[in-house]
Amino acid sequence: MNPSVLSIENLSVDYLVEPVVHAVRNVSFELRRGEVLGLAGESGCGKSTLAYGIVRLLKPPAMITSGRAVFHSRDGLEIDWNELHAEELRANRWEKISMVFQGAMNSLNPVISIRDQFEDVFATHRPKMSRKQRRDRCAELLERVGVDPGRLSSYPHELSGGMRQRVMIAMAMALEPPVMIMDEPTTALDVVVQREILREITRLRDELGFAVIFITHDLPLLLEISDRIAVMRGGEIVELGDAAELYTNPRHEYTKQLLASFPSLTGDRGSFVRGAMDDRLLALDAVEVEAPS
Ligand SMILES: Nc1ncnc2c1ncn2[C@@H]1O[C@H](COP(=O)(O)OP(=O)(O)OP(=O)(O)O)[C@@H](O)[C@H]1O
Repeated sequence: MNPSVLSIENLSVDYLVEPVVHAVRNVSFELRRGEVLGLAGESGCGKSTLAYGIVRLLKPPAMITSGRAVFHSRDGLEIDWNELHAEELRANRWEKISMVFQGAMNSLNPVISIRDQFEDVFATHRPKMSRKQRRDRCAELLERVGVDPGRLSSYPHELSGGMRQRVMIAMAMALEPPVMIMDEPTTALDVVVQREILREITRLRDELGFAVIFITHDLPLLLEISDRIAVMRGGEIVELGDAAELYTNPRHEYTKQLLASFPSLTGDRGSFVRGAMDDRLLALDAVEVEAPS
């Protein structure tokens, strides 16, 4: 079992509205180095609030009322994310934990070319890189996610939704952080692009060994790509376990209900468990037909 790269300890988040919404309630789990941890649960159960809470990107009226997220570096250093000042947070984001959220258009600056947005990240975090090194790295990153490096001079609005989302994923990988948090990163994309991106994420995970928290309401998809799955309901994690185990032997009543709510999962049990890459992608092809939008 790989050591933990991120510990979430008793994290609670409230929305201070009337009446108060307890969106995340006392959530604890360990993210292991190099694993894909899927976070499943129906709309409104608190997945996004948890993701934003972990990286401290919540805005009022949201407030963290308890708990913390601790990052463990390879050399044994512990970084308590909640203790970081704004400047330290900026320095550690992208470098240690990067994020890809739904709707990349909101995350990219519309008036800056793609190249300059990448260069900003490198200028801030890798100031010793030469201009040529930065340029080469930008091109390499775009190629990795299947975007023509010729697109570097484009502005976000000149790219299709799928390309923008790929650019965001490339940017999230730019500094090769040990942890990536992806909240519905492919939901807005058509299924062909979605599959290509998932293939890429899985390949890079295998190649670079980063850990991913992958959030979606699409349970069949999560079963394909995750090592372990956490099932969330009403702000709590009600079950967390090995993806194959959770599929074949769900323990919590809600997990059973969730599995039963996906017609594509009720057929031949066992066909969706995580297996060889090709098997997974073949199964994903099958999921495309039936997965709810
Ligand atoms: N700004 C806000 N003010 C008040 N309540 C909010 C706010 N944002 C979210 N909530 C509430 O917090 C709870 C968790 O919402 P959250 O968006 O985290 O769920 P989710 O599982 O990510 O849902 P989805 O899959 O639809 O994105 C929900 O009850 C939601 O209504």
